[in-house]
Amino acid sequence: MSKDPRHITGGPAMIDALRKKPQQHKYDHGHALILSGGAGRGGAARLAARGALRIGAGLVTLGCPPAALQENAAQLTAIMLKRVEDARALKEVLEDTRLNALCLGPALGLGKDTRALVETALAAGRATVLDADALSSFAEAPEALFEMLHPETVLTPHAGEFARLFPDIAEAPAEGPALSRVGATRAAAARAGCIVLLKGAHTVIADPGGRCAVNSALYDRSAPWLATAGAGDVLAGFITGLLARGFAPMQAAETAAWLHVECALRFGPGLVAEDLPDMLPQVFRALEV
Ligand SMILES: NC(=O)C1=CN([C@@H]2O[C@H](COP(=O)(O)OP(=O)(O)OC[C@H]3O[C@@H](n4cnc5c(N)ncnc54)[C@H](O)[C@@H]3O)[C@@H](O)[C@H]2O)[C@@H](O)CC1
Ligand SMILES: Nc1ncnc2c1ncn2[C@@H]1O[C@H](COP(=O)(O)OP(=O)(O)O)[C@@H](O)[C@H]1O
Repeated sequence: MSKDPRHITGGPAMIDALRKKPQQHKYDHGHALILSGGAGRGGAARLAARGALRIGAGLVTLGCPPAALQENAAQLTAIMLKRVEDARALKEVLEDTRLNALCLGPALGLGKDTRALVETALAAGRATVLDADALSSFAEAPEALFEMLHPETVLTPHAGEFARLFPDIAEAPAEGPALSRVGATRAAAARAGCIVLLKGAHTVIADPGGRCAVNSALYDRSAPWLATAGAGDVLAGFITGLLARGFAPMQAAETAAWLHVECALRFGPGLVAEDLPDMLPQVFRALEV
């Protein structure tokens, strides 16, 4: 295991991986499914879905309970919509093997229904991002989640969610300096058996084998306007979109975290979450993606 984490700096390999090849069609870029909460709670999933589409997933579908279909239909155009009322319905939807990347958590709701959706999603073995309520729903029994996780999963907790899943690891380091966050994230990834991305001004990403990278939004990359509701939902969508495109989980998490800050820096003060996906075209143009 290497001791020092890498610092994510963008660079030619990352930019090259983001390019689309001229002969490819939309299914070559993958189909992401983002699950949404019920009526009046769809905003977070829509932010994630827009992030997934802007970062280049070929198709993005938002799955929601029947009561939320009308609201979401009124808000979505390029993003498709599917009725997914419970875990059984999700299992049926996932019979379409072209759905290759999943995102569960943003405003999905807390409790057993979300736990059942997570169980079904993980059993399907697709690349999966678990965020927000998909993490907090396991606060009472994180081991039940750890038993289901597979290496194609990316967990994206903020410090509060991290402490719910990994209370013993979080106790000292979560609020501490960057190096403590590195140790905590590495320990969490080893326990979870998948990628863990601990969000913050210093975002730390680790895999179970000890590989670790830090994406800094401090000093010359300071992006304090990212501390705004929904910014994390967009990040979850960015990662999901890259997973749909076939990026490996660690690569997807690192690339998404770096682009997330690039979008914030390019927008500047006044940023709200909706602005992040819509900055990607400018960021891509500047990088010559
Ligand atoms: N537009 C929308 O519809 C939005 C919906 N959201 C949803 O709202 C629900 C609640 O999410 P929250 O994250 O607000 O609430 P949570 O209740 O999950 O976590 C927030 C709590 O954790 C603590 N905490 C400790 N460290 C923290 C850190 N670094 N960052 C954030 N909180 C930290 C806070 O003090 C707070 O008490 C989720 O379902 C989420 O997906 C949010 O994502 C915001 C945007
Ligand atoms: N002070 C900060 N500087 C840079 N980035 C930040 C800062 N605060 C939060 N972020 C980033 O903003 C996002 C917030 O995500 P999260 O806490 O999940 O919010 P939400 O649930 O409202 O989407 C994360 O990507 C985090 O890294």
